[in-house]
Amino acid sequence: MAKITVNKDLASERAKCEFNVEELTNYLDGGRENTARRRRMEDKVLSVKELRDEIPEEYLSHKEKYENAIRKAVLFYKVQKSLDDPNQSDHERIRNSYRSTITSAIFKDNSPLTLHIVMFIPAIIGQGNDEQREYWLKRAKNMEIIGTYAQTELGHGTFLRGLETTATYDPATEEFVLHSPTLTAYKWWPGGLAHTANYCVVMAILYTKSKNCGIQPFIVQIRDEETHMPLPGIKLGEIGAKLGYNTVNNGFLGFDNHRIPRDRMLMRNAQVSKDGTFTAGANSKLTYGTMVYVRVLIVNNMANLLAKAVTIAIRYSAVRRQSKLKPEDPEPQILDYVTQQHKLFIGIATSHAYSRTALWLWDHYAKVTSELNAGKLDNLPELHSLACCLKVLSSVDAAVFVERSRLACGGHGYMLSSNLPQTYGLVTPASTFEGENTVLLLQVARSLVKAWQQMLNGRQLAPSMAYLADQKQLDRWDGSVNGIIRAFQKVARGKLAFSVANFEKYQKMGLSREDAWNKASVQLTAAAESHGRAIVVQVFKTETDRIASSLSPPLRKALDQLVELFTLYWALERLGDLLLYSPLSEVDVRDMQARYEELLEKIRPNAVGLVDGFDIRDEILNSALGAYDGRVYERLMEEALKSPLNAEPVNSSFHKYLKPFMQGKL
Ligand SMILES: CC/C=C\C/C=C\C/C=C\C/C=C\CCCCC(=O)SCCNC(=O)CCNC(=O)[C@H](O)C(C)(C)COP(=O)(O)OP(=O)(O)OC[C@H]1O[C@@H](n2cnc3c(N)ncnc32)[C@H](O)[C@@H]1OP(=O)(O)O
Ligand SMILES: Cc1cc2nc3c(=O)[nH]c(=O)nc-3n(C[C@H](O)[C@H](O)[C@H](O)COP(=O)(O)OP(=O)(O)OC[C@H]3O[C@@H](n4cnc5c(N)ncnc54)[C@H](O)[C@@H]3O)c2cc1C
Repeated sequence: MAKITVNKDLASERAKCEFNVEELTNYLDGGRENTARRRRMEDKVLSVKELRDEIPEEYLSHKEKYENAIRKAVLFYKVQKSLDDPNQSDHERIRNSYRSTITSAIFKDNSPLTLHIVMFIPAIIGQGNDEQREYWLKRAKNMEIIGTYAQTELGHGTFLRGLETTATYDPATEEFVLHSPTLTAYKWWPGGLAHTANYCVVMAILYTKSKNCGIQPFIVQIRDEETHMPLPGIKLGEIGAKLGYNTVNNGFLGFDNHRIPRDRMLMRNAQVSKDGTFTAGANSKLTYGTMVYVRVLIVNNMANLLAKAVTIAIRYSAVRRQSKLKPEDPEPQILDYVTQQHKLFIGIATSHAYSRTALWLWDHYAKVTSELNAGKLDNLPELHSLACCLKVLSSVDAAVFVERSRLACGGHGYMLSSNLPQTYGLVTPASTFEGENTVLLLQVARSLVKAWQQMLNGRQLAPSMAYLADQKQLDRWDGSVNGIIRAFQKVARGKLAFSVANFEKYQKMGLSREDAWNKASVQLTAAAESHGRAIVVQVFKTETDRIASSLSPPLRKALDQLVELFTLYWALERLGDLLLYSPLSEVDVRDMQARYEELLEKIRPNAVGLVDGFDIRDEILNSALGAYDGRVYERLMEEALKSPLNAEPVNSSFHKYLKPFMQGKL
């Protein structure tokens, strides 16, 4: 095997690291065996050479990109399937795969089968009755059928009660008639819908006995299983090129009085009997369960994508030398600039914060789901609120810090060969899909305002909101991490109190409840955001303390530094709030700033070790700037030479256009 020559700056960074990198990787994976299992899976997938691209994806046409993605998706699925442990429950399988980023080695822009796995199958599990699950799950899990989740329409994504697709029950034939009455009723966006899926879960307004019975899920065949032609009454297509997700095959779908049998309505929650009688579910919002599930998964996805971006940027910053710190010294590594550390170390800490929070949320989700299955619905509102607020914060922060990682790489970060632009293309839509972020913050605000009323009525609050009932003043600023967490809670409480007061004031001034809500909504969403910040810092600190207690002192120290950095970063970012709602003085602010700068200095020698600890292989990073060996310039040149324009010394356009133009003949 050829010996890898590692860039000497990266090698000396690795020699400086104060903790054992493998121990960090094991900690992130949840144990040595999990690391070994993940690596075995990566080895196996990467050994299949047909899964690699011969020509970089960016040089393919839109159509070729899709065809290539489908070719790989099928193969990738088969390899993954062969590695499945049949003894694992779905919950364990998903939890154990939280650190797996192998999909990125195969698709720079995601897989056209994503929605089948992430939403179609979960929708059947969550919305189908036992009989429907038995039939459809078997087919879907065996890939006999491929599906997607078709909810959003051209005219409505957020406001689900405004969806226009109708499913009208016809008792004479015991069928539902699916119809798109207008252009804006066309389903628009579902991944895989255009040319991949032959089935989908369609969310439509149910009409039976001439009554609107709200949104219900229907499993609908859209293409012939043999010919893959769209079925009669079905109009299908692709929605076109996008900022990212270009291999996901997002599509549109219209129905022209398309009939499906009665048993195609997924009837776990609500039912329609043969004669058309509608029986509502225990809670109509259970129909939204698939979205809650994906919001929970997104938190983890954001942590992983951020880990990728910051690995690339930190390694590059250790290799890149630029400018002068001292006139007599050689050009320093750009990682020695404290501004560069400020830009990037928070990205490392944030990825840790969300991967811990994501696991915590997943366990909470699993607990509440099993309660729901047993008919206990009490904790559903809190789960919905938590999933909304953590999906929002993780997607916003990931987008900011991925883009910051890209900018921190200067011009080379703009190259697709850095893989940073594509990584941004994968994080930024998460602020929109699965519930647009402002809209979800308003949902969180709604639950907080309710909690506020409950508190005033002396009722017990859900655990994640219990701090709102803490009336005690924060008498003294002690600057500790726990003290700052308490201060964040005070901020959230204070902002909520202020927005509730304004909401009530606007109503007293004569505005309707809805108008008062709209007028107070900037403050309400700010309160919801602060609530989310308080939760993330607290979960990050508590979960790190809980899990890291058995780690070696050097690693424990490095993790504590990340928790402290994350806390101080957000305290400094939100100084205005802290000054308003906590006893913070100017001296305390100066002290925090100094501690933050000291922390950057302490983390500096461990920076490369920290990103090595994410253990993201070169094939997954897919980046000329971020490879383990740091051969940045060689790789940039190698990638440049792959440009099809470099295949010939003179391009034909010279003779066709440039030459005649320069010679005044055109
Ligand atoms: C191979 C794969 C690799 C990796 C994948 C890993 C991870 C995944 C990563 C990426 C994902 C990949 C692809 C993603 C593709 C994205 C797919 C989509 O976008 S699907 C479409 C998603 N659409 C939405 O999210 C729509 C957002 N809108 C809504 O949710 C709702 O309309 C609304 C805004 C909540 C309002 O609904 P509605 O108008 O019906 O509500 P009301 O005002 O009548 O009632 C509010 C009332 O209901 C409660 N509530 C609302 N939602 C829920 C819920 N889900 N659960 C429980 N309760 C809910 C709310 O709290 C109010 O309660 P009240 O205050 O009245 O007690
Ligand atoms: C990459 C990608 C993949 C997707 N995949 C799928 C899929 O597989 N299946 C699927 O069904 N859908 C999918 N979607 C659609 C996605 O779920 C919707 O785009 C999303 O729910 C937002 O809805 P919208 O586009 O209608 O935004 P809008 O609701 O029109 O939002 C536009 C603006 O209006 C504001 N706004 C809207 N309502 C309110 C309100 N009540 N209060 C205050 N402000 C408001 C928003 O904050 C935002 O600023 C996907 C989208 C993307 C980008």
